[in-house]
Amino acid sequence: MPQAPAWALLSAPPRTQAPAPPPNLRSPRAPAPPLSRPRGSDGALGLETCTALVSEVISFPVVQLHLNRTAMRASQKDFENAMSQVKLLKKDPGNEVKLKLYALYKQATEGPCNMPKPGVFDLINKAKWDAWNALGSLPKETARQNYVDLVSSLSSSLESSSQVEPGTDRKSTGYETLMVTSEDGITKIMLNRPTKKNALNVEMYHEIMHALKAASKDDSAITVLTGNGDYYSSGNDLTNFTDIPPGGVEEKAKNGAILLREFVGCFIDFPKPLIAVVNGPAVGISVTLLGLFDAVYASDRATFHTPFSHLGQSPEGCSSYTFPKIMSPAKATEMLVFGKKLTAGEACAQGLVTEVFPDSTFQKEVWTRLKAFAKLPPNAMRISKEIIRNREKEKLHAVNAEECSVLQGRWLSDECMNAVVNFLSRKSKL
Ligand SMILES: CCCCC/C=C/C(=O)SCCNC(=O)CCNC(=O)[C@H](O)C(C)(C)COP(=O)(O)OP(=O)(O)OC[C@H]1O[C@@H](n2cnc3c(N)ncnc32)[C@H](O)[C@@H]1OP(=O)(O)O
Repeated sequence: MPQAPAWALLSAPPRTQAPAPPPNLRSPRAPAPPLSRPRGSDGALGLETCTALVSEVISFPVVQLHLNRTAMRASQKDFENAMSQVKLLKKDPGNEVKLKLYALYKQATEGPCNMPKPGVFDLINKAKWDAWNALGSLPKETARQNYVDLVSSLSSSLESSSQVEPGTDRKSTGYETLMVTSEDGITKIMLNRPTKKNALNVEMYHEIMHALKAASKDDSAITVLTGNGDYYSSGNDLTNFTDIPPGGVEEKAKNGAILLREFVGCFIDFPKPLIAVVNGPAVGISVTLLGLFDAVYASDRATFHTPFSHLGQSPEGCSSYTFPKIMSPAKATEMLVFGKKLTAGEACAQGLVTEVFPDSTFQKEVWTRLKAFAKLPPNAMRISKEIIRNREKEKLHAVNAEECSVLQGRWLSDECMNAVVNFLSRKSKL
């Protein structure tokens, strides 16, 4: 009888309880929220409370001044519309979303988190601080755009009484872990767990598959994957290992391998140009998958790290095949076996990244380029991709199957168990 891995004995840390603005939240540039706010019977922040908070912040003179100064920017109007739309939502979007809205609003209007970290027992303020702080140095313009995208997705998924701005074909769905929008011929799938560095939990794996399948059928010409906040993605969510089914750890490992195979298969088979916009550090599976993208644009803040040996694991995402082809077997070994972390410049020199941009102009430059690509004849792009990919498809599926089977075994190993336990008990980070 195999022994249960140590990680099976750990349970995921409890989720932070319903956030609500507490008495001592003070920002040097924003108004102090009231001493207490009404909470629902489930402890959740009320929607009114959420919009009231937003309104208070907006009504503060310094913020208004800031808004006036930037009023000439094209997206400022969208931002203001989005702030109004929040107040029109008919359904409460939930605490997680409200925290995201709060964080994006603060980042868009004040820039990086400038408040002292609240104490550990100050749960609500800590949740807000964490959400804002997780956005790192995300530029104000990007935060504003993300805020607009999030509100747009809420407006459709939560039946807002307001209309989406006419003249665009923007659309969204009610994903929990993603923001998906479609505009200017581009479907953008944004990983949206910034407080967890966009780690991929089981729900996110399923939602990405769903979003890719939808994007393959929609009328956009190209599809983009990117991350919200300061990370592109920290890879597999290590708390995935804590939820053990009745069949025990073997069943857990088997289910993981099935999920991974299906997930990677969606990238192998994706029919349209698929582009990664790597906005920050990338770890694990978010790096390996890049070998299956058609172009990879990276901020110079991004890093590329596949610490599989450190984690007692082995390569996936077809990287055992794509990486040696892309960058030579020796360079692939440095990354996949020895866990060497590459800078964006190094990853570009090795061929994993198509082009690197300064972080300050990254979003602007990349999206300008992508919009131009999206105007090209979509069928021609699709057919050209098909010719390139078809030659490799069978091989890639075979590699994927083999990698998943090897990983299934690794997940039951002591080496993997210890690495996961160490992370979950906060003894180690990458
Ligand atoms: C079923 C399919 C399986 C596919 C196989 C895939 C394999 C892989 O992807 S292997 C790579 C796995 N990833 C990691 O090992 C990364 C682990 N994370 C870290 O080492 C660090 O969090 C960091 C270096 C990514 C960032 O460090 P730092 O800037 O100090 O930020 P925090 O550690 O405080 O992170 C904030 C928050 O996010 C949580 N978190 C981040 N990454 C993950 C993750 N991969 N899994 C689970 N949780 C993650 C972190 O725990 C913090 O949470 P709170 O403590 O609740 O604030």
